[in-house]
Amino acid sequence: MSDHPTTSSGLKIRLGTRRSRLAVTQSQWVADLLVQHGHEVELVEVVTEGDVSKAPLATMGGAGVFAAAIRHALTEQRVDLAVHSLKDLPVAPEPGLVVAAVPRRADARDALVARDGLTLGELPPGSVIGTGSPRRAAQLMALGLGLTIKAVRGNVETRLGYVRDGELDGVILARAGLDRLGLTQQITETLEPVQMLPAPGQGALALEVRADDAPIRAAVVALEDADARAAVTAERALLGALGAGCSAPIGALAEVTEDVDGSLEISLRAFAGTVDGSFDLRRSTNGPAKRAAELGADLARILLEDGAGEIIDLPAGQPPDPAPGERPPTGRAEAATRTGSSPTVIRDNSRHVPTSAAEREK
Ligand SMILES: NCc1[nH]cc(CCC(=O)O)c1CC(=O)O
Repeated sequence: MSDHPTTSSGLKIRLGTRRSRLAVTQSQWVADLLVQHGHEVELVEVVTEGDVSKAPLATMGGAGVFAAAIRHALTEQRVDLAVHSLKDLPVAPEPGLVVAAVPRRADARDALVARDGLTLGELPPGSVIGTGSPRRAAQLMALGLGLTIKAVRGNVETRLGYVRDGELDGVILARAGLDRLGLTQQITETLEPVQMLPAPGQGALALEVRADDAPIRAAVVALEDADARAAVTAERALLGALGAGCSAPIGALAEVTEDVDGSLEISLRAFAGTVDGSFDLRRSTNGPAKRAAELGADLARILLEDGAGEIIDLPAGQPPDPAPGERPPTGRAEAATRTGSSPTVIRDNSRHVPTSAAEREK
């Protein structure tokens, strides 16, 4: 079966997955790789609150609800390996668990699926675009195309159905998800990062295991991709240093290139903005891949210095006024604190930021 000779005997690995078609497809991709490495893999479906409930994710504690149930199954030893979409995984590490591998990353970009094959620029003003993501809403609105955003939830197939049935003119989805589901041909435009920066970690998977499970760890580490790990480390360090969660209107993309001397370089771009598009900020930095985490933190500091703190909504479920020590030690940390719905004045340009945090879904 395997064309890799194995010196040790293969393991029997129970892989925990959500039951959506995308989750199962991703998990199967990982399972196939492990089988190629001589292991035996059993997929175990874990039902999460986020899969069952139609309530807004914010009321359930954010997109982290998807990860929580699978992490629980891992901790309780019902499964040995969890496959997560990295962008849905909370930045805070889970005690006792470790991301043993980040495999080769798929296309990190977002994609538009619109009626009649239209691109963003071809959609007439007033067109209604479905997304539950504040990050996508913020960047779409910042383009100034006169689009209207409608909050949508549900799995990839459900969202595509709204366009097919004429309820929406288009939806924005992760290209990686569409590719994995074999739906690439439905894409009417792949959005370039200059228009739309993806979510930190988008297109990448996290393979999480129990930290003390040495054999499984050793098996899973074989799937590690150094470029993907460096990129998501930078992107997630940025998110962490901003004190933002995965439902914040923050986009980030790290690209890894090889320097002339063979060393790996990271170029990191980030976006922060309001969901209504009235304020948006883009900044970038670059440096050696070895310093991925510092680069992310550096770029977060630059964004905060330039006013991002004033426009970042706090992650759902967090108290509106964290103790000073809970925020990154940046000059504008206090100014970043906001409550859910009171208008805030942006420090530098005195523009009012409507803060109706309309959409908080993933
Ligand atoms: N928010 C849900 C989610 N989590 C991961 C993906 C796609 C695959 C990926 O980004 O790795 C999606 C769907 C989407 O955003 O369109």
